[in-house]
Amino acid sequence: MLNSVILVFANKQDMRSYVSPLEVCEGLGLLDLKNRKWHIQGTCALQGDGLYEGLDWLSSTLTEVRAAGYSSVGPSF
Ligand SMILES: Nc1nc2c(ncn2[C@@H]2O[C@H](COP(=O)(O)OP(=O)(O)OP(=O)(O)O)[C@@H](O)[C@H]2O)c(=O)[nH]1
Repeated sequence: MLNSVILVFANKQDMRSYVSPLEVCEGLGLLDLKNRKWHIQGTCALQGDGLYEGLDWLSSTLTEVRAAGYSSVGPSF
């Protein structure tokens, strides 16, 4: 787990009463994570908005972290 990266999808961004990505970050305590890469992606699961963006981050970040010998850390918005 220490070498893992974290991708969070904050869905329902199309809804009027949605919880923003920042609020999800705060609720999950992501801002306190200092030792790993993470990213939160707003999405609309019904339309698929944001899904590819999140997966693109995951793909490029895994490539980057592997190339760096699992030593890259820090958040990504
Ligand atoms: N408008 C909208 N509806 C969504 C979205 N994601 C899920 N839903 C709807 O929310 C309902 C619950 O779906 P789930 O797949 O259980 O989604 P969830 O976010 O885990 O559910 P919650 O427990 O309601 O937070 C279903 O009717 C889905 O169609 C979204 O991004 N936008």
